[in-house]
Amino acid sequence: MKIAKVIVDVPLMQTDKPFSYVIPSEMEELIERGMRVHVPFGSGNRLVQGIVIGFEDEELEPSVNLKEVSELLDVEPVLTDEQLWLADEMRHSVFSYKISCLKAMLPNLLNSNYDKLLKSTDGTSVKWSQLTEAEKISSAKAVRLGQLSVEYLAKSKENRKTEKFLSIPDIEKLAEFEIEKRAKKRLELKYFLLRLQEEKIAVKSLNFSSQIIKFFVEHDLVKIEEVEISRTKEKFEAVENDSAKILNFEQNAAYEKIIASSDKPFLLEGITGSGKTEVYLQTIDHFLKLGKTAIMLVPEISLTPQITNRFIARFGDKVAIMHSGLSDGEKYDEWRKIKSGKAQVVVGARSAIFAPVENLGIIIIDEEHETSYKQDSSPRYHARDIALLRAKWHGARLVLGSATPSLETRARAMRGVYELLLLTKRANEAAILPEIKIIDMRSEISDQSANFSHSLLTKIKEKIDKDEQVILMLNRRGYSSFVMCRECGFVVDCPNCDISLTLHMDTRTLNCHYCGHVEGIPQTCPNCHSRKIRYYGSGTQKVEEELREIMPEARVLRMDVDTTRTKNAHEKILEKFGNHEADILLGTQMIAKGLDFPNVTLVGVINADTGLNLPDFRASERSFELLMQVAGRAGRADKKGEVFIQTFNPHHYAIEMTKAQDYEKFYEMEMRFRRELSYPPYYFTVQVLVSHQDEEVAIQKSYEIAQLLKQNLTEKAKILGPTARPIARTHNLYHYQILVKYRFEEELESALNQVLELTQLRDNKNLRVLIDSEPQNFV
Ligand SMILES: Nc1ncnc2c1ncn2[C@@H]1O[C@H](COP(=O)(O)OP(=O)(O)OP(=O)(O)O)[C@@H](O)[C@H]1O
Ligand SMILES: [Zn+2]
Repeated sequence: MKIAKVIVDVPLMQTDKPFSYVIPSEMEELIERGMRVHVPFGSGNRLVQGIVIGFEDEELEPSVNLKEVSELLDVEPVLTDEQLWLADEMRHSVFSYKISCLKAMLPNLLNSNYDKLLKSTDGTSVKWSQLTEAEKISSAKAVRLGQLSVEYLAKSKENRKTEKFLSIPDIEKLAEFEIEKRAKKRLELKYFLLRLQEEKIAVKSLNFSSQIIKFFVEHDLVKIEEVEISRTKEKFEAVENDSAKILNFEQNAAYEKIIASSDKPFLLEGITGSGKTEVYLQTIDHFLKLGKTAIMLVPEISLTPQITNRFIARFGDKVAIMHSGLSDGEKYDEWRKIKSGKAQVVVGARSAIFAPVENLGIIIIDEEHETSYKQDSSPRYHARDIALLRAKWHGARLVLGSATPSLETRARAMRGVYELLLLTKRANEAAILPEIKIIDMRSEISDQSANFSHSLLTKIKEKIDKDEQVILMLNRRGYSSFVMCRECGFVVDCPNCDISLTLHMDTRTLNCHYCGHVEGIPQTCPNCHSRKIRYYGSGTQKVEEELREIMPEARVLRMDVDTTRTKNAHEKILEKFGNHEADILLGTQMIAKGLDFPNVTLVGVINADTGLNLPDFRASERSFELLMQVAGRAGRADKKGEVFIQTFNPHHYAIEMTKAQDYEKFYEMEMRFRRELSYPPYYFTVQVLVSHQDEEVAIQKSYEIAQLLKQNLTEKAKILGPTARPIARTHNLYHYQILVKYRFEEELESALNQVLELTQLRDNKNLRVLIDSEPQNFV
């Protein structure tokens, strides 16, 4: 009897293994590894979705009563052998269930059941759900033979983008059709249609009301057809083509090395504006010409439309774009484009590393130090680790690029695990690195403004007078504006979390950034009833207001979470700025990355300090990377750039090394600290986060877990904690954390699995335990 091994979509420790199901005989020829099925599960035989990962031929004892696969959901595998292998490999480091790993590789739409459209070569199509069982089987065979193609249909209309097209079935009939002279508009449409040569006309391009058009439809003069269109099409059409630049000496050396060998991953370390992107484009082009495919990862892509556009300009519709800003339907469109082989270059954020490309030639991770490459919910994978696995499977190149590589990556390059390629000069010959000035805010007592030093204001004015542009960054990490009573000092906190609520002026509400709680702004202090309740902090909104007051003539664009909530808002703001419709772009960290505006000659950092003192051993590294990144936005073309950094800690080494623009020196100093304190890259880290509604229980259980780890690990492992998280309570849960620092611990994986098993015990039902390997976020 043929048995299917199925991973069911029930993410629990007990179900984290393949279950056996008998394959009904009519399904035998059709079922394949990597297909989704519906199977009965548990005592109630509830139907759940599962993924077939393999088969077995078993002689079953008559006493064994296996259940049967109920339904096959796919006609072709949706997961490749490589992806099934990846899921197994990933599990060793991400401590997630296999089903969570597998689901991370599928577009959301496929995590539920959707209808399919079978298309034949003559253009006719039929819906899968309308076929009889026998027809399904014969159609599936036809798909196998290439006689039919499959398209997955989104269930609801919102998930597909369609457009109405008008066509004229019989032009003679239309010409002869009599329309009364009084119906002027109808006559107009008639002659308009007769004049047109096109076969299909987009209805929305017509300048006639739907009422008028309806008349023509009712008389069978025209036909209206709804056609699914690619959502990214318009975007592609808007981008102008662009051709390769002649690489400079350093770029060319890097290019040659990358295409020559796949022995080791490469670290392409190039200062801001050194032309890393041009090297990416040309190496990708090389592999495309060999008939291979490429994955290009960028951090949170929606924030960097400039980069995506450069890829579209170079590779046109060979590009598929995947990022979190897309709707489920759009993601699914791009997935299909890749799966069918229509797209050969995938440009995307973290999850694009799972893109179902075949024949992969090269993977590039731009700004490899960015924390957004680590997923902070289950499965907690790092895109870099997945990239290493995929590159191994395909024998593909892996290039990690950055101006300020993470310490982990740079240390690997120093040990020869990666090959280091350096770009030390700006690509644009006229451009030199900007000059950086540190402004000590302790000695700046500005009567004019709370946020701006006198020197920064003067400089902004000077630039605007010269018709040049300015980028201002407000570092909001670990920082927000809040409401406080001046009488008693009361701060409005979230009822569910140990954190003050953030003021949102656009909606006039107080919001919790952790759990989403929203409330109105109080008129009087909830504590002492005084009316002296005031807004504090300098969110971007406040800084913007301040700027408008001091410099009413300056045109300011603000870019932060509030102004970019709507779709394509980023693009629009950046486009306006690029067209010089504003003088100043004021924003949060999101303006630090990747922007390439030749007319920007001044970058101002309003508050360099907020990220420096966070309880996180990477606080200095993060601050340094961010400051170097944002500084790199100035003077990228022929005009000299200047950078003003306002700080209360002018002698902090992260600030001093930024001023010197010396990554090398920063790396050396930071490595020394990391060694002294036994942190990465000298040690690996795993964090166990224990949460419970009852603080007592959270404490007690975290001590139990720490004990369990101590028993299972060697003495060389360092176990820190349990300690309360810096924000000890969120979502009404108390959090305690344990950090394990280690170098080689053979028993670690099994010890951590034991920890996970603890949560499966009946009396631990409300206990939540998260395991995070190489955690990136400690606050
Ligand atoms: N070989 C070249 N010749 C002429 N111009 C080039 C060359 N390579 C890159 N450029 C131009 O130099 C500018 C900076 O290049 P690019 O954006 O690729 O640098 P980058 O290192 O990726 O930048 P960053 O990391 O700062 O975002 C761009 O305007 C680009 O078009
Ligand atoms: Zn909250």
